[in-house]
Amino acid sequence: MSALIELDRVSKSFSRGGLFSTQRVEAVKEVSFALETNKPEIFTVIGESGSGKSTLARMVLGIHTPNSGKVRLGGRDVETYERRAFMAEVQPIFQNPFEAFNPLKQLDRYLFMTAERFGGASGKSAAEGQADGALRQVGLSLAEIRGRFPHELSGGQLQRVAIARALVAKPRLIVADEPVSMVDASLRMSIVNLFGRLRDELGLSIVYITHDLATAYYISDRLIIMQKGVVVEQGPARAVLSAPTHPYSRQLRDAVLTPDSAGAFRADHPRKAVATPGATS
Ligand SMILES: Nc1ncnc2c1ncn2[C@@H]1O[C@H](COP(=O)(O)OP(=O)(O)OP(=O)(O)O)[C@@H](O)[C@H]1O
Repeated sequence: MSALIELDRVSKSFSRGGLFSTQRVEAVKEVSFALETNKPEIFTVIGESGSGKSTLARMVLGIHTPNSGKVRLGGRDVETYERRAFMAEVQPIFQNPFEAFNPLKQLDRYLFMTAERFGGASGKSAAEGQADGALRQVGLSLAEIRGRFPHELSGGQLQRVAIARALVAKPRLIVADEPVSMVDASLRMSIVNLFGRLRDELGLSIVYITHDLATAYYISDRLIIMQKGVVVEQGPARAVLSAPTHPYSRQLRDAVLTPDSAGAFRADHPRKAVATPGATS
């Protein structure tokens, strides 16, 4: 069976600069990984700023086209998908929920539109039913959201609405690019816990892009660590983060850990032990 999503030696570079001094930036270099069909998991891409995480996320989402290599969804090159069919399978969640919604548009409209366009809802009551179902998955309801504008919600609530909007499409894969970095530290864990529930209860796979080692360690099944566009380490999250072998991975671990939370990386039950994501920000 073909993989749910497969990246096959994908590279992406950009030109930077003016007419006389153009510079080529190699944002992602020959990255490969695959998420299996029918094996829901949280696959984390972690790395410092500028390591190529967002560029990689955008290639998975079909927003950027690789300069070389292929991204395949269900064995098929994503470039050959009609956009609507692709979005019904793969949904994004971005960093800043306030930028994800037009401030002048009521939030329920987004959910209804997504339900009709990507989630197969036909008619108002079907769209409302799907919107309510998705909102309930994230701890909200249509009654709470109906008629409300983005500024009437907190950042954490709004990010939940963004996740609900993704769920309305009934995707198989969610690509979440730094979804907790603009959310209050006290709410980050509840968002990543939500990802865990979506994996376990809905069978969703999530590509989780982050620079936050604690949430990555807490929730990931597998991860890759990126530096300067290259994967420097990869494998099961616990194994990689407990005993990093690459100097950059060690640096990353040491840089974000307090002495207390460092102990958690040696604990037998890391998911319970690391409960201090706020310590890393
Ligand atoms: N559209 C673009 N044009 C030019 N350069 C770009 C573009 N997008 C990304 N880059 C460059 O590619 C490199 C990787 O950027 P990218 O945003 O993918 O990294 P990142 O790990 O997501 O960083 P951050 O965590 O800060 O978002 C950086 O050097 C960045 O400046």
